[in-house]
Amino acid sequence: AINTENGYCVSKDSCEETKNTLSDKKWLFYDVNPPEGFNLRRDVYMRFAILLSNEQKRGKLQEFGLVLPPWYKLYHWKTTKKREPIPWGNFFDIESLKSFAPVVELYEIFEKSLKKQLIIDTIYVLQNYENPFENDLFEDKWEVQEECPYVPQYWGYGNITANEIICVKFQGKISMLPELFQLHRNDKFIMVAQGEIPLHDNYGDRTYWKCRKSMKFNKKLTEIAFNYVKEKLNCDTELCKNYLGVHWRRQDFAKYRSKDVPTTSGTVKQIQNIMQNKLPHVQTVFIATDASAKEREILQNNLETLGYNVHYYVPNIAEVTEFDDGTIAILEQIICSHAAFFVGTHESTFTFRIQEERELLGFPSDTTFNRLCPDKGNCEKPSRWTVVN
Ligand SMILES: C[C@@H]1O[C@H](OP(=O)(O)OP(=O)(O)OC[C@H]2O[C@@H](n3cnc4c(=O)[nH]c(N)nc43)[C@H](O)[C@@H]2O)[C@@H](O)[C@H](O)[C@@H]1O
Repeated sequence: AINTENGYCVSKDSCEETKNTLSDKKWLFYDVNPPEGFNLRRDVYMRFAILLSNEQKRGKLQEFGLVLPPWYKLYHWKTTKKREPIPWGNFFDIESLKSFAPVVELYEIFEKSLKKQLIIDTIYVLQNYENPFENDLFEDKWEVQEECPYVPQYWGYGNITANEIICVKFQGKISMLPELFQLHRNDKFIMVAQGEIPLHDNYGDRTYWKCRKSMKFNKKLTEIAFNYVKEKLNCDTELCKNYLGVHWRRQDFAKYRSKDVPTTSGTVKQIQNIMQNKLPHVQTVFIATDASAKEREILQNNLETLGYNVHYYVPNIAEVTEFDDGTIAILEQIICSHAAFFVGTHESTFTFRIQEERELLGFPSDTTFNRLCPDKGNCEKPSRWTVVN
């Protein structure tokens, strides 16, 4: 059984291994529209993981594994020096992900097959319908398109190609995707591009939370964040009582969503208000933010003048070279997750993921579903997506 010709294995042992791990397997790849950020991508992962887990429970798509799309040139990660594809293991606990769905890192596919080239059988490129409410009705539907001007990026890998690319207008639940796969039943390597288009079947149900719970950050990041909480914020438990956590989203939100987010002086007033009313015995504020250095300084000076201790996560010299933008953002999220009270930014997925984490930790929902309001105008309360066990 030694077969080097097809490149799958070079020794008896690895042939055996291949038989077990690869030859009977089929792989589902997916990709997301390039401008989407890290935290929306985490939600897209959940849709695919839940799809596969649900189908397999029903005896369908049994041979399939889900390939984790590497993090490559994310739009918001401007100072990330390493422009190579980053595997999921750098951020997440892979064993924990595997406890929910049969996932594999892309590099493992190459290791397992011992192939230098990977040919995807079919890429289904999803596209939105121009009018989602045709005939005044939002219907679940899909339709193959004749033209398909799509150029795949393959997460920066130069050695992946595809046999066929099919564009499909798609609208509705992700559980409809396997209908597309019936177009080529014998494919072993299938990819879905623009994977953010299909929606959750049941957002916020028990399965959603089970999957969300399995999306743990890796031990290293959890430890670094926890040491910070202990040393800088003086808290030694998961549910801290002694600091406020703020997610102050700026950049594109400050520019294009001024109706939804406060100015810097508005932010100062609201933080003061929360401290006085919700945490009267607390002096410490931790702020997660993508604000410029100038904005951070102004906010900090103003809050310090009012007598508060203000903390941002400032990486030390060793960390500056080692950590990419994604790592620092995750550390800030973990720190906000443990705060006595949390206030976030309207409709930011970065904020949503912190809220979910706090639900899983068991904080009362009142301390979690809070937002910074615009200086003037409407300030609707955030939706409460509470944990379902
Ligand atoms: C309007 C949309 O907003 C969506 O952003 P939104 O949901 O906030 O959240 P994300 O999808 O994560 O994208 C925002 C990215 O900006 C950085 N960022 C945001 N807030 C912080 C913070 O507090 N600390 C640090 N260190 N980094 C932060 C981080 O890299 C994060 O992944 C975008 O995904 C879409 O592309 C689009 O721009």
